[in-house]
Formats: sequence, structure tokens, C-alpha cells
Amino acid sequence: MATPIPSRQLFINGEWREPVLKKRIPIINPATEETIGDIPAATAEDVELAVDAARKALARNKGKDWASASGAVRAKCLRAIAAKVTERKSELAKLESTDCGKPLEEAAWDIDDVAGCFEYYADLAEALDAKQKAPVSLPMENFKSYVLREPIGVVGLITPWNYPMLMAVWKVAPALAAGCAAILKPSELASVTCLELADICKEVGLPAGVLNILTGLGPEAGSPLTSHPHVDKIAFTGSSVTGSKIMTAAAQMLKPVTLELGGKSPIVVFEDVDLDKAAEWTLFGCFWTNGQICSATSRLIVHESIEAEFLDKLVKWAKNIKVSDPFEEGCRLGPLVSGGQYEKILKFISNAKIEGATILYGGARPQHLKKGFFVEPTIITDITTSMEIWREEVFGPVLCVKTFSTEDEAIELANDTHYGLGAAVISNDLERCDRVSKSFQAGVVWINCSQPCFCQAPWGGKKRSGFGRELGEWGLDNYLSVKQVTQYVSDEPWGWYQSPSKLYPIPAPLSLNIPKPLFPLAGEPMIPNLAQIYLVGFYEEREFALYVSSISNELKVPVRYLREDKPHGSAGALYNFRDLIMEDSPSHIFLLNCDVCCSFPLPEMLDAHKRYGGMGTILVIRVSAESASQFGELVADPVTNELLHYTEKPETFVSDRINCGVYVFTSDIFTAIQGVSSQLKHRENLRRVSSFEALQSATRSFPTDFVRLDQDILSPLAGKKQLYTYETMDFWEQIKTPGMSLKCSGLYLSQFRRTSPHVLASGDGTKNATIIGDVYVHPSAKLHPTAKIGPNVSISANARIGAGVRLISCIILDGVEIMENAVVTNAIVGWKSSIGRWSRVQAQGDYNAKLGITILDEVVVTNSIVLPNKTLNVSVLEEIIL
Ligand SMILES: NC(=O)c1ccc[n+]([C@@H]2O[C@H](COP(=O)([O-])OP(=O)(O)OC[C@H]3O[C@@H](n4cnc5c(N)ncnc54)[C@H](O)[C@@H]3O)[C@@H](O)[C@H]2O)c1
Ligand SMILES: NCCCC=O
Repeated sequence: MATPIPSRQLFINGEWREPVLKKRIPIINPATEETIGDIPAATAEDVELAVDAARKALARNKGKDWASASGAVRAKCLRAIAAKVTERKSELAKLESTDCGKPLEEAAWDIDDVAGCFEYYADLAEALDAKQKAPVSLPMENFKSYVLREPIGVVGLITPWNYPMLMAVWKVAPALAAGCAAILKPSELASVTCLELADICKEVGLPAGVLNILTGLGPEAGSPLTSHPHVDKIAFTGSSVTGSKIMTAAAQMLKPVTLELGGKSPIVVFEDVDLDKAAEWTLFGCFWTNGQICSATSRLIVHESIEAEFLDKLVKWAKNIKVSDPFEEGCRLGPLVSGGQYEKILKFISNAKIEGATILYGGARPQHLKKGFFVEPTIITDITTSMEIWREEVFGPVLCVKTFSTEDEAIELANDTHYGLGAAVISNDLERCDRVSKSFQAGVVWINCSQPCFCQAPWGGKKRSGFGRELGEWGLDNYLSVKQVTQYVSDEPWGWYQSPSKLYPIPAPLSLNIPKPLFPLAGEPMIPNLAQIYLVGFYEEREFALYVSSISNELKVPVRYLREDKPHGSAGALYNFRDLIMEDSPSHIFLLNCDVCCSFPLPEMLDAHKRYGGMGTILVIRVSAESASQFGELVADPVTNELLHYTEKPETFVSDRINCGVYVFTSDIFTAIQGVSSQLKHRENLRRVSSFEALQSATRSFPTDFVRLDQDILSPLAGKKQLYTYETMDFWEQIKTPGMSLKCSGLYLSQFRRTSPHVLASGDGTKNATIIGDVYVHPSAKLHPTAKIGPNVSISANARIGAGVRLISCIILDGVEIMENAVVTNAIVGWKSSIGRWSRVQAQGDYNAKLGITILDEVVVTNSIVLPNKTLNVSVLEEIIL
């Protein structure tokens, strides 16, 4: 019945090659115990040749032949292999049956799975091309990052004998799909079909050295492969004992391993089942593949109320299992793979008897089979949890049984093992199945079945059953290395060190080569006779340093940086350095939020403020995420929504019409601040509100001589003797929301109107501001690209955009007036809109047309600088510099 075995050599570098030491291992037919051929026995010398061939295969043509060829190229090879496997299915199934003893129909099933697995990973290889260069979102605009997925290199694949070809292909197919070169070392007990895989690869023209197949003994061929310094990874399937050796050897070189090891998996049968269906799955779960399945559910845990009836069913069904030569029609249980396994399994059974268990069915060689390594399907009862038969992996057709009374007890018994590969639950109560599935400590769970396995779903264990996952996309990941590529995309120099060149502008001013104010604090006509600038801050931030230097450069006014020992906030900082500042007896002090130009790591800043009781900067009102954007740039993790950082705007400044962010004081300020400090101490005048709504009503009942003190609305402070402060606890919660809708800034605006109408004034500072359209965008708003900017939520028609705004990757609709000093980057600016003086308009990189600067008809660009990569179709007033 057995099929003739082809005589093969080792497969190295695309060629058949006799082992260097010319050793061979006999093949024993487990059904007849006859020697039917032999396989080559590789040793360390052959491993050396195979590793060399694999490395060369990866390097050939600078990798373009395989490792860095497109996934589509590799997919073609995989599909060709799949087609050949299918073409040779009948012959391969016979060889598999002959070699390892599994029933012919099961072997045929395996060969179908082999072809399916190659097909599946061909698809994933193709899909890999599209996944290359996947962008990674970063919180800094001047960097961009993407990810490459590259083959891990040369991989050693060591596999067992129970599904000789299929277990090998679970590794070979994803490894080749990923672009690795592989050396497969199948089990010495069943290697025949793996050598036929070599023949197929040769036939379809797989590039030489991409797959090398070394048959041989574990210690002689597997071990040198594991410890070879030029093998980049070992993927192993086999016993936990060997797995541990492999991990130990690999650890010497810090070589990654994935381990698919043994198991002692449970099957829990509840009392509500159809007994026949449950009995069949129970037997299939343990006796399929002659009981030699890593995930065999060999521990039956059955509800005590159905024990007797269920065992009776099991015995009846077991009697129906045809035990025979695997080639016989209807065979459902063939021989064990080897004499060694046969002896081992019989020993397990006799030990169980010695320990007091009962052999309910089977337990010996079937009487009708005089030759071959056959063992009857065996059911053992009267088991205690300390018995060897309950604890150890048998890897043969032996089912042991225990009962349970409650669900909790069943779960405890199921998890009472060092292993964690598979587990099954049979019950008509699907909620219970769901609960139990979650409680199982296993990598694979079956509900109302046991053992079905699909190459699309992940496979692997927990605990001592190993780690890593094969199959599915996880199987491909095993052979890929992820590479981060991050690029600096800004035209600006990094600017951490002082440039040695005097010509080198640090920092490049917004104005480029046109002399004009960096910010209105310095510009005409705001502060004509500045004597001294103090910059006060807590952090030694790079941006801060740039800020100092740029101001000094542009204004030709001495700038002094006063570093705080702790954060005080704007007003507090001023107060802290009052003696220094007052040395010059200034007539007026202009307070620009001193820390506005720093990028603070938010948690540190918050912490520091809490610790030191900083005032001013973190005297917070509750604002929505939308209006929070008016204070600065919020960068949130797009996946977790966690706030990554909060950057205050460097553009917070005044224009000559709207005062927002710069506060003018006389020396009275110090008295006022003194007052606040003492009030803070006594907490008498400090109101704590829990929400923005509460804040609004609190505002209505302001004492007239109290004003708000917060970051952006400090100007009313001038001349006042007392200050009013707000704190709410949930501000930071509020601004954690990524994506900002400016519509809501109306809320902020109404607050603004009520408390400080004159800061909205235009012209002479006495009239109310003219706010056109629905939305008023705060003069220093910065719209971050992560903001949700669209026609409904972005900058609406007729809005007036304040001075110094930064508009990034947004859509600006019709009739929008953007004031001077704007930075408009990668935005679409709508019809009849205007961008004011000194604005910088730029687009860069390979944005598509939608994100590139598109300045549409009738947009007035006044005296602006328009940088490259734009589409201009404009009515031009004054000057456009290209
Ligand atoms: N988790 C899974 O997916 C899975 C699948 C199939 C089999 N298995 C497990 O495999 C075991 C049965 O297979 P086995 O008897 O072939 O296992 P095994 O550990 O004896 O051998 C597995 C492979 O390792 C090789 N090997 C042995 N010693 C080695 C060494 N020192 N260095 C390198 N390689 C060495 C063998 O030659 C063979 O190729 C069972 O425990 C079973 O549960 C697990
Ligand atoms: N059905 C495949 C099981 C693999 C483990 O032995």
C-alpha cells in the first residue's frame, strides 16, 4: 500500500547536494515497521553551506532578486509553488501517510492546507507593497516619519513530524512572503514531503538559496543552525524540552525566537449539550492525527451530571473509529510515528494504571494489528490532578477524564496546567461559552468544536506552550522587521547650536529679507521708545532662545532673559523680578506673556504650577477644546486622544487695533499683584468654579472693581488694584480632545464681550469691535493640522482673522479677511478673501493640490510673500514676492 519514497539529497542553494559527511537516516514505515528508504543527515558542515547560500540569496543583485523585490514578485513564486503542490497532491498525501502514518484522507487534507497556506501568504506578500512607507503621525510639523517593513534576514525553521509538510509550510510561506531566505530543518522522523517541497521549489524556479532544506537529527543539524551567528532568527515548533534548549542557545546571541511548543489542552463539556455531537468533537479533538496534535484537547472535563451517559457515548463512538493501515479505506487512526513514540505512549498508560487510574477503553495495541506502532484510542478515568497522565503531554491517542460541578471549578481544572495552547468548550449556552473562552488561559479557543484550524487566524500558545503567533498576518510579522524613517522637513536650520557663520540668520525672521517687525510689540507704532526688553521664563527651551535672539536682532534693543526658579505665570513673573525691572524706573511696562514662545512638556508644566502655586499662566477658566486652541496649539495622539503637548503661541502679540496678549502696566501693577498673592493665600476672593457655564454666571456677578486675570485677558488689569482669578479643575480634561471646531469660539467671544469689550474695539479703542460672520478667530489662533477643519467647522465666510494668525492645512472660505502678519501654510484660501500685509504664504513638500496653496480668483494678496509651490490666480495689490 505504501508509496515508493524518492531518494533525495539535501537542498542547498537551489541544488541537490549530498551531505558533507555522507550520512543518512533510515525511513521506517510506522504502519509496517519496515525500512522503506532513507533521508540525508545534515551536520554542522552542511548548515554552514546552507547559511552561506541563504545570505548570498538575500544579497544577490543588491537584494533586488528577493529581499527587496516587490511583494508581487515573491507572490508569484508562492503561487507557483501552491499550484505545483495541488498538482502533486495525491502523490504528496501518499508520501505523507507512508512517512508519518496519518490516515490518507487526513494527509490529503493537509496537502490542501499546504497549498492554501502558500496562496494566502502570496496575497499578504502583495498587500505588503501597499503597506510600505505607512506614515506615522508626529506631534512636530518639522518632522515627518514613516515605517518600512523589511525581511528579518536569514531564518532557521525547525519543525516537527506530526504535520510534516504543513508545519514546515506554516513557516516557509510567511518567511518567503516577507522576503527572508530560509533554512528548513524538518523532523528526522518525517522529512519526506519537505524534500519534495524542495523539488517543487527547484521546478518553479525559486531563486537559488532562498529556501534550503536540511534533513537530519536535532542535535546534529538543528543545533548548529540555532547557534549559527549568521542566522537572524529561529522559528521553532516542537516539544517544550527542545524549545527550551533552542531558546537557551539563541539567547547566547540575543537571537529572536518564536516557539510553538507542546500542550495539554482541556475540553469542557457542559450538561446542556447534545451528547452525540459533543462526543464526536471530544474524540476528534484528541484522536485526530493519530492523537499527535500539539493542541489535542486531551483532558476532558465533563459536568458530573452527564458523566455516566457521556462516557458511555464516548466509548460507543470510540469503538467505531477504524484503526488500520493509513491507506485503508475509512481509516481514522493510523500508527504512531515511531517505535519510540509507541513505547512512550504505552508507558504513559501503564503509569496511569499504576497511579490508580482506570482504563475505560483501549489502552493497548489493537488485537487485529500485529505489526506497526498502533495504539488503540484510549479513554482513562478515575484521575487525580497530580497524576502524570493529567499533567504531561502524551502526544498519542489518550484522553483522560475528570468531572466538575460548577463553571468555576471547570475553569480551574482547565487552567490547571503549565501549558496554554488550546482549549475547547461545548455548551448550548453561548453566553457561558463566551465567559469560559475569556477565562481559558490559552492561545487558541474553540467553541462547540475542537481542532479546526485556518491559516487566516492566529496560532500559538501561552505559558509553556510558547510565544509568538503563526498564521494570519501575525505569521508574516514574525519574519518582518519594522524600520522607522524620520525626516526633518523644515527649511529652517535646527538651531540648537550657535552658528559659526555671522551671515547665518538665527532665527530666520518672519520678514525674510524685508525689514519689518517680528511682532507688533516691536513694530510701529506700538512702542516707539523701548529701552529694555526682559524675557522671563522657566524653561531653557530652544524656541525661547531663538525668540530672544530674534528680538534682539530685529529691534536693536537690549534683551535680557530672566530665568525663573519656578513658574510664576505672567503676572507673577513680573512681580518676582520687580526689583530688577524697577531699577530702570520705567514709566510703563508692557507685559507680553513671557512664556508664550516656549514649548512646554505639559505634564511637567502642570506639575510645576501645582507644586509652586504658579499664578497667571495657569489661572484657568474652563474652555472648550475649540477655544483652547486660541491659547495655543494642542497636539493630541490621534489614536488615544491623550494630549501630547500644549504649545503656547509665539504669535501672541498686539496689533495697533486689538490688544490681546500684551498688557500695559504702570508700576501699580506690583501692588495689584501683591494684592492677588495675599488673596490667593487667604483664598478669600478666589472663586473656584467647576465648568464654563458656571464661570459665565459667576462673571455676571462680578464685583465691579474685580477683573479677570487669565492668560489672554490681562489688559483690564491695568490700573486696577485687585484681581479676580478663576480656577476650574477640568480645563485640562477639556482640551484633551483633538480636533478643534472654531464655531464654538463664539462662546469665548461672548465672554470676551461681557468682560472686556474694549479689547475688541477697533480704531480708537472705544467702540465695540466689528465682528463679521459667525466666527471670530482669535488674533493669535493657530490651527493645527490635526484640527478638524472643514466647511462647517472651519473659518466661515466673512470671518475676520486676527493679526498673527497661523493657518495651517485648512480651508478658508469666501470673503475671509486675514490680517497682517499671518502665516498661511498649505491652505486653500477662498474667493474674495484677503491676506494682509507682511503675511507669509507658503506651501512645501509633495502635498496634493488640495493641500497645496491654492489662491483662488479675486483673492487679494497684499504686500505678502508667497513662497513656491502655489497656484496663483489673483488680483495683486502692491507686491508679491515669489
Ligand atoms: N505548538 C504547535 O503549534 C505545535 C505543532 C506541532 C507540534 N508541536 C509539538 O511538537 C512536539 C512533537 O514534535 P517533535 O517530537 O518533533 O518535537 P521535538 O522537540 O523532539 O523536535 C522538533 C524539531 O526539533 C529538532 N530538534 C531536536 N533537538 C534539537 C536541538 N537540540 N536543537 C535544534 N533542533 C532540535 C528535531 O529534530 C525536530 O526537527 C510535541 O510536543 C507537540 O506538541 C507543537
Ligand atoms: N491542525 C494543526 C495543529 C498543529 C499542531 O499540532
